[in-house]
Amino acid sequence: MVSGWVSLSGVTVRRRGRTILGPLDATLNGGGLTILMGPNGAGKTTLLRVLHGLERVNTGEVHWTDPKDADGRSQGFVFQTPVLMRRSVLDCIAYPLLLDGVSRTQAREQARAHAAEVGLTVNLDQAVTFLSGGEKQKMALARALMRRPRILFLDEPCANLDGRSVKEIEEILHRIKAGGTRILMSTHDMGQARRLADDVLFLHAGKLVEQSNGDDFFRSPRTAEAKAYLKGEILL
Ligand SMILES: Nc1ncnc2c1ncn2[C@@H]1O[C@H](COP(=O)(O)OP(=O)(O)OP(=O)(O)O)[C@@H](O)[C@H]1O
Repeated sequence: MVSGWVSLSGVTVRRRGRTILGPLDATLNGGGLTILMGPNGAGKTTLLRVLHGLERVNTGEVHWTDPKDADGRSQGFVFQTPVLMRRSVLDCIAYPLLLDGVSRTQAREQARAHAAEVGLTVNLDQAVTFLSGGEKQKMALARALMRRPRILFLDEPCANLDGRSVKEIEEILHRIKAGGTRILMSTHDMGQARRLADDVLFLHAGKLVEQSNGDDFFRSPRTAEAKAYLKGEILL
C-alpha cells in the first residue's frame, strides 16, 4: 500500500438515488498544497466535505495515517462563501477558540494576531457584514487558522475576488504552507492552479481521473479528460 497522510478506499457518496462521488480510491501524499480540479459537479466540494467529516459516506473508508489529523479541530475549512455570524469581525475570528472554552479575552487577543497575520487591516470591531468579498475571505482564513490546523481545506476561496485579493490570498497560502500546514484546495482558476499546485487531483463526474504532481499535470496530462479540460473544452 502507498503511504500518505490520508487515503480513501472505495468511498462512495450517494444522494437522492445518484452517486455524486466515487467509487474513489486515492492516497494523498506530501506536505504541500494539493489542488482539486474538475468541471462543475465533478465532486470537489463533496470530497472536501467528506475529508472534513461533514458528509456521510455510503460505502468505503477514509483512513488517516496519523489519528491527530482525523480530528476536525486539527482541520480548518474555508467555504466558497464565508460563513458569517452576526458578530464583529474580531468575534467571528475568535469563535473557534470560544467553542474550545478559551476565555473571551484570550480568544480575542489571538484573533487580533491572526487578523494581522492574514493582512486584515480593517476595523475589527465593525460588523462582519460590512466587509468586502476579499476581506470576508481573509476573515474566514484567519478564523480557520485559529486552532493552528494541521490541514487546511479550501473550497474555491478566490471565486469572485479581484486580482489583487487573489494575489494576497495566495501569498497567505504560501506562508501557511511554509509553516507546515497541508493544504487541499479546489479551484476553477487555471492560472491559480498552475501557480500553487504541488500536486493535482483531477475529478470528473465523481471519479478521480488523474493524480500527479503539478508540473506533470500541466505539462503532460495523461487522460483525454484532463487534456480537454486544460484546453478549455467543455466536458460532459
Ligand atoms: N445533498 C445533495 N443532494 C443531491 N445532490 C447533491 C448534493 N450535494 C451535491 N450534489 C450533487 O453532487 C454533484 C457534485 O457536487 P459538488 O458540489 O461536490 O461538485 P463540485 O465539483 O464542487 O462542483 P462546482 O465546481 O460546481 O462547485 C453535483 O451534481 C451536485 O448537484
